[in-house]
Amino acid sequence: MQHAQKVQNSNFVSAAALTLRYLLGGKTLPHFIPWAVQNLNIDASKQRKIPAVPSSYQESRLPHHVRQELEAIAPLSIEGMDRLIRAHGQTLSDMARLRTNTFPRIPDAVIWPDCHEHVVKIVDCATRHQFVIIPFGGGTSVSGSVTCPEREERPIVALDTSEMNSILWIDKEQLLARVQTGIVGQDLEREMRARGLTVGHEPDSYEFSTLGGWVATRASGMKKNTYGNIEDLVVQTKTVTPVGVLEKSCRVPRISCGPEWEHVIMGSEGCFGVVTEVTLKVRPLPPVTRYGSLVFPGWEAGVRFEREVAELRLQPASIRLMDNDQFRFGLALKTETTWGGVILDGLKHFYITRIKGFDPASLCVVTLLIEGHAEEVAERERRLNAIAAKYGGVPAGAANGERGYTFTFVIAYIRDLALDYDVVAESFETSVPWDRTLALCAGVKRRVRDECARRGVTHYHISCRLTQTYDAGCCIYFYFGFNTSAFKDPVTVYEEIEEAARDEIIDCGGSISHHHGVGKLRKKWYTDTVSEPGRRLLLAAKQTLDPDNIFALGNMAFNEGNQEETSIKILANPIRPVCCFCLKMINLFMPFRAFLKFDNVCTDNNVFQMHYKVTVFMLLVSALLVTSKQFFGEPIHCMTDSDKDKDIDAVNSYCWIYGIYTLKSQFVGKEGVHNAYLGVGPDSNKEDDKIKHTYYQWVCFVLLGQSVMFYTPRYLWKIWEGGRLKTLASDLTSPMVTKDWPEYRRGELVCYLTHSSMYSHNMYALRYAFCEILNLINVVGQIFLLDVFLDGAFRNYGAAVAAFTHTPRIPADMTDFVSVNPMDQFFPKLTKCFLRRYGPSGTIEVRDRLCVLPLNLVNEKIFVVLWFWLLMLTFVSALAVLFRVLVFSARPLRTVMIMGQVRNVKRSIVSSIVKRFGFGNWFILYLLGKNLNPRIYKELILELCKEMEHNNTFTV
Ligand SMILES: Cc1cc2nc3c(=O)[nH]c(=O)nc-3n(C[C@H](O)[C@H](O)[C@H](O)COP(=O)(O)OP(=O)(O)OC[C@H]3O[C@@H](n4cnc5c(N)ncnc54)[C@H](O)[C@@H]3O)c2cc1C
Repeated sequence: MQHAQKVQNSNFVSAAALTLRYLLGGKTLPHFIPWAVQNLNIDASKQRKIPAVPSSYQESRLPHHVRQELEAIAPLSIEGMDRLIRAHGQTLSDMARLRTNTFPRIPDAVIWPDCHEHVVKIVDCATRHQFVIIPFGGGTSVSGSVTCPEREERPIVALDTSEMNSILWIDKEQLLARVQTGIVGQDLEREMRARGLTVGHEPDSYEFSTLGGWVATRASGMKKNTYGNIEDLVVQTKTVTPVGVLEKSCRVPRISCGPEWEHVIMGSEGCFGVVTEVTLKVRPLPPVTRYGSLVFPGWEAGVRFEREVAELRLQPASIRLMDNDQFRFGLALKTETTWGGVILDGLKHFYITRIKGFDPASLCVVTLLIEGHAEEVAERERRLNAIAAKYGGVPAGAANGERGYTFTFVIAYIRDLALDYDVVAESFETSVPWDRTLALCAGVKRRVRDECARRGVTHYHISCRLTQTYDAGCCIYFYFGFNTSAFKDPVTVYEEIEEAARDEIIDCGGSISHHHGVGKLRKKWYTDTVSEPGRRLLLAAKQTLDPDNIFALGNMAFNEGNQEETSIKILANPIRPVCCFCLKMINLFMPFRAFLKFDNVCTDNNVFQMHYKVTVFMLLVSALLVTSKQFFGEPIHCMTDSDKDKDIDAVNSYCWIYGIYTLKSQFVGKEGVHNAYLGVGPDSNKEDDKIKHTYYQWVCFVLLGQSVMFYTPRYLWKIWEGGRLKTLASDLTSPMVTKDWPEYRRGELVCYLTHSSMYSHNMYALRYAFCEILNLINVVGQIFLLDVFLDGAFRNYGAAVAAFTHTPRIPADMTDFVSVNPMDQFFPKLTKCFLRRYGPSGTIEVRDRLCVLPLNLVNEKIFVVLWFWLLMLTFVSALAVLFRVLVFSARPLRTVMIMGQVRNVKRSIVSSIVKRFGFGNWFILYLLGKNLNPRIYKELILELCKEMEHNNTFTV
C-alpha cells in the first residue's frame, strides 16, 4: 500500500485531534489516498503546506479607559492570538483567511464573563461607550455569522461565553435543567449522562458548539427524531439586550400568548443580544443504543423508504441516507482489517452484489441509530427492515452503521487536512418538501457539474446525504470539493459554485438553510425567504431591542457597517421610495420566473416554448399589473364639483361597473380649447356619440383565462409525454464530457430505440404535432377573442398605434375621430360618468362626474404588446406546423436534421438509421440529440448503427 497514510502521522492539528477522538484514531486508511488520487487528483507525495503562526496582528482599537472599565467586570485580553481565534467560524473562506492571516478585521478585545450579571454590565458599558459586541460560543458557525463586519469603525469586543459553562440546577422530577449558555455540547451531555439523563441534542459539531450557539442559530441535532430540534428542547431563555433582559415570566410548557418572543431570539444569530441562561428539557438515558445499516439498490429507493418511515412516524433517533458517491467516500475511510474482517467484508460484498444483484455504482446506504428499551429497539428494527424490504433494501450490519456516524464527525477534519493538498471542500444543506427531494438532489448535482465544466474544474467530488426527516420533507446535505491546483483564487471559485448550487436549491423548492443559518453567506436569499414584511419585522425587532446597533454583526438582513442602514431609521431616505418601487416590481415578477426557466430535459422546441413560457409569463405579469393597486392606485377615481359627495366610494364603484364613457365628438379639436379633455366635454345626448368603456374590470380575468389557454397544449403534451425523455436522458445531459458513461445506460438506450417496432413511437410524435396545431389554433382564436372583448378595437389596434407613432398628428389635424391616437380612443385616461339620484322633492337629478382611469396607462401598452406578439406568434406557429408536416413526411429532411446534431459522422450512417426508423422513433432520437451531451449522442448514433448491422431482428 504505497499510498497508505497513517492519519496519526499527521502533524496537522485537526488530524491530531482526529486520531485521539475517533474510531479511526491511529489506524491506517489503506483506501483513502488512492480514492483521493483517483477522484481529486491529489499529489500525495507533495510537501504539505502547513501555515505559519502569524507574527503580527492588527492593532487593538479599544480605548484604554474602556478597557480598564471592562477589566473590572471580567477577564479581558487584547493578545493577537486570542483575538484571531475569535475572528472566525469554520467556513472555507474563514479557513483560507486563517491560514494566510488576512482577515480584514479581527476583534479588538476578547472578554470572558462567567455569569448573567457580568453580561448585563458589559452590554451596559458597550451602550455607554459605543463599542460593538460579538457573542462568541464554540466558533463552529458555518455561515460567517461570527466574522467581524469589515466596515465597522467602532471597536469590536468578542464576548466569549466559554466561562459561562455551569449547569445551574437539574430538576429530575420535572425533567428540566437550567444551564449557562457557554457550555459545550459534549460537556453538557457528559454531565447529564453522569446523572442518568440526556439532553439528546447532538449536532455533528457538538464537540465544540455551545448551547448559546445552538439557540442563536436554531440548531438541529442528529437525534432530533427522538429529542427534537433545539426549539423543541428549550423551555425558557434569558437574553441580555441593550434595552433590558428579555425573559418569559413563567416556566410553563406552553403559553397561548403570541407571538412567542423567544422565537425571535432563536435564530437571531447574535444580532439582538446575548443569551445567558436556558431552561432545557432533559430525558432519562435510554437503556439500549443500537446502530444499524441498510443497503438499497439506488438513491430513489432509499428516499422512498425514508419517506414511508417518516409518514408512519417510525423514525429512530437518527436515520440517514448516503448516496452512492458518499458511500464510496465512506468506504475509502475504512481502516486496515484483520484477515477475518477481510473475508467477512468479501462475503458481504458477494451477497450484496452477486446474490442481491445490486450495482456497486448505484447502491446507497441508510445508517440507523435506535434508542430505547430493548424490546422497543428490537421491534423498531424489525419494522424498519420490513419497510426496507419493500424497496429492495437489505440489512448491512451495525458496524457499517456506526462507521457511518463516525464518518460525519471526521469529515470536517478531512476538509482541513485537504487544504494542505490543494483541495478545497465544504458542505451545504437545505430542507425540502418530499415531492421535490429527488428533483432537487439531481438538479443541484447537475448544476455543480455544469458549473465545474464551465470553469474548467476537472477533478471534484459532489455527493449528498439525507440527514433529517419530517412529516412534510427532509434535510439534504451536499458535500462538494475539488482540486484547486489550476486556480489562483480557489475559495472564490468554490463560493461561486456554491452560490449557483444554492440558487438551484431555491429554484427547486428548497430552503435557504435547514440548520446552518443565514449569517453573512446566505443573506442574498433572506428577504425572498421571509418576504418583505418579514424583513421589516426583523428590522423592527432590531430597532426595539438594539437601537444603537451594539450587536452589529451584520448577519441576516442587517448591513455590515457603522450605520445600520437597513434599520427602520432609513425609511426617511428619499431614495428609498424609488428602491422600494423597483423591489416591489421585481418581487411582483418573482413568482413567475419559473416560467422562464429552461427545463433540464427539453421535450419541445422554441416555438412551443414561446406559447407556454413567454406568452403565459407575459399574460400573467400583465394580469398582475392591472390588479396591482400598489403601483397605480385605485383603478378608478371619480371627481365631483362639490364636497357633498360623501359616498364617493359608491360613486367610484358604480362608474367602474356600469359604465364610463367618452364622446366621439369631443375627440375633435384642441384639448383645453374645444373640449375639457380628449373625449370629455358637454353631452350631445346622441347615443351613437357615446363610446362606452365597460370592459376594464374584466381585463384581468381575460388575461388569466388566456394564460390558461396558452398553457393547455403544453399541459396535454406533458401528460402524453409522461416523462419518457427525462427517464431516457436525465443523467446524460451534462455538458461535461464523461468518460465513464455507464455501459448499461448505453445498452438501455440502444435497446429502447431498436428493439421496438418502427411504429411504436408514432403516436408519441403525432401527439406532439397535434399540440403544435393546437398552439396555432389557440393563438388565432385568442386574437378573435380579444377583438370581440374590445368591441372590435383589437384587430387593427397595434397597426394603428404604430402608424400614429410614426406620424403623430397635431391637434389641428384632429378633424375626425379616426385621426385621434388609438391609445386615447380605446383606453382614455379621463372619462365621463353620470348617475341619477332623487333630489329633496323627488325629482330625478343627473350628476355628472369626471373619472380618472390610471390603469389605462398600463392597459393601452399591454394590448399593443399583445397585438404584435400574437401576430408574430401566429406567423411562427404556422411555419412550425408546416415544418412539422414536412419533417414527418420527408425522410431526407429528417436525415439532415440529425446530421445537424452530430459532428463528424458519415451521412450514410445517419441515413441508414433514419431509413429504418419511422418518424416516431426518429422524433425520439432527435429529441435525445437536443438533450444529450454531444459526445454521448455521437456514441449513441454509432452504437445504433452497429446494433442495426448486427441485429437483423430490427427491420423495417
Ligand atoms: C463540522 C460541523 C458540523 C456541524 N453540524 C451541525 C449540525 O449537525 N447541526 C447544526 O445545527 N449545526 C451544525 N453546524 C453548525 C454550527 O455548529 C451551529 O450553527 C452551532 O449551533 C453554532 O454554535 P457555536 O457555539 O459554535 O456558535 P458560534 O459559531 O460561536 O456562533 C454562531 C452564532 O451564534 C451567536 N451566538 C453564540 N453564542 C451566543 C449567545 N450565547 N447568545 C447570543 N448569540 C450567540 C454568534 O454571535 C453567532 O452569530 C456544524 C458546524 C461544523 C463546523
